[in-house]
Parts: sequence; C-alpha cells; structure tokens
Amino acid sequence: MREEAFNDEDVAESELVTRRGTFRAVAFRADGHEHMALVYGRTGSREDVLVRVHSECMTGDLFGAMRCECGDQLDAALDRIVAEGGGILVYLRGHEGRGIGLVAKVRTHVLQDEQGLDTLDSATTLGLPVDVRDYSPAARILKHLGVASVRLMSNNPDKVRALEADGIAVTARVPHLMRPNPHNIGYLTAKRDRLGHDLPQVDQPARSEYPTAR
Ligand SMILES: Nc1nc2c(ncn2[C@@H]2O[C@H](COP(=O)(O)OP(=O)(O)OP(=O)(O)O)[C@@H](O)[C@H]2O)c(=O)[nH]1
Ligand SMILES: [Zn+2]
Repeated sequence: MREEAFNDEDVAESELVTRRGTFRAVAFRADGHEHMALVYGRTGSREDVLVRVHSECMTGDLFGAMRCECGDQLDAALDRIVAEGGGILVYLRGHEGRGIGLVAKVRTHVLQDEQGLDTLDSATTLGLPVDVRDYSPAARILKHLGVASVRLMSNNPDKVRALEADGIAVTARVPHLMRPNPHNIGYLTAKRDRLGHDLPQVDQPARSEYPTAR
C-alpha cells in the first residue's frame, strides 16, 4: 500500500518566472523519483482543473526530437494553461520510454531505424514491456495541490483510467493533438492502431488547428 500524503521533507515550492509567465513550481519526491508540478493562475477551484500529466521524454522535451510529439505536447499544454488563465502541469520522472528508461528507449530507436519495427515491437523484441508507467505519483501530487477533478489534456485512455483508479476524477478528456510530421507519423499511427490512443489527426495532418512542430 503506497503512502498517500507527502511528508514536508519531500516537497519544496517556489515561484518560477518563465517566458510564458509566472508559475508556482512545486517539487516532490515520490517512489525514488523527483517530479515537478507547475501551477498557474487561478487555483482556488478543486474541480475541473485543466491538467496535463506529462511523461518525461528527454529527447522530445529537451531536444525537440521530431520522432515523437512529446516536446510539442509539453509546449502546447503550457500554452493552453496560460491562455485559459489557470491549470497545472505535472511532469513525471521515471516515465522515460514509457517506463523502460532512457538507454532502453534509445535501443528501441535503433531497432525502429534499422529494422523498421514500430514503437511496440521494438520494445518486445528487446524483451522489454510496452508500457510500465505508474501514474500514482500524479494522483498524489494533484491531491496534495487540492485538486479533486480534472480536465485532462491527453489522447491516452489508459492515463484517464489510471488517474481515476487513483482517486482523481476526470470530468473531461481534452484532446491534445499535435500536427504530425514525416518523422513521427509512423509512431503516431502505431499509438492509434495498437495502443488505442485517440489520434484522428494521423489521417488529417494538414488541419490548421493542430500545433505545428517546433
Ligand atoms: N519505449 C519507447 N518509448 C517511447 C518511444 N517514443 C516515445 N516514448 C515514450 O512515450 C512516452 C510518451 O507517451 P505517449 O504514449 O506518447 O503519450 P502519453 O503521455 O501516454 O499520452 P498523451 O497524454 O496522449 O500524450 C514518454 O515516456 C516517451 O519517452 C519509443 O519509440 N519507444
Ligand atoms: Zn517523446
């Protein structure tokens, strides 16, 4: 049984001025990892808070890699939170490569590039699981921040189910669709067809409302 409340020594908080505006940055230690919540604007409400629970992806988030859509999703989530005047981004560590880690993820990229395997088969060929992410730290963090229900920016039904199972009501799933590029269209297609993600833009890449790759 996982501990629910955070001890004071496992939480620290400061103001964080960013190029988008000023956030409250709340850092957490949980289950051997350090996570961050960026809280923006109106936070009085417990209900229907606009939230992005983002799995760490060093290649996409930091380096702008185009083989996935993570970096675009991170930017778009922060943009939307600021545009709506309030919301929370929970950045989850230990989720690299859907939980297999950075070295293993890069090994899957080698198999994808050299053998044409997709994002699932490249993991299983290496004897690795397709997805072992634990979202319970996100639920704990949201509860610590006083959030009871969320409008979740995601295309991943598993993420909705996982948060609800951990006691965070998802009152709406807000599609978080990025415009595909030639480097990630195969990845997005595999996520849609084999992982059940709701990704209609894979068939309509030209629609203008999808944020463009950086
Ligand atoms: N194993 C593996 N992991 C990958 C690969 N590409 C991206 N990832 C990881 O996939 C995770 C992102 O998960 P996604 O399924 O794209 O998105 P999601 O966060 O579950 O769903 P959304 O909320 O809709 O964005 C991050 O942990 C990435 O590091 C890959 O080719 N192989
Ligand atoms: Zn990524």
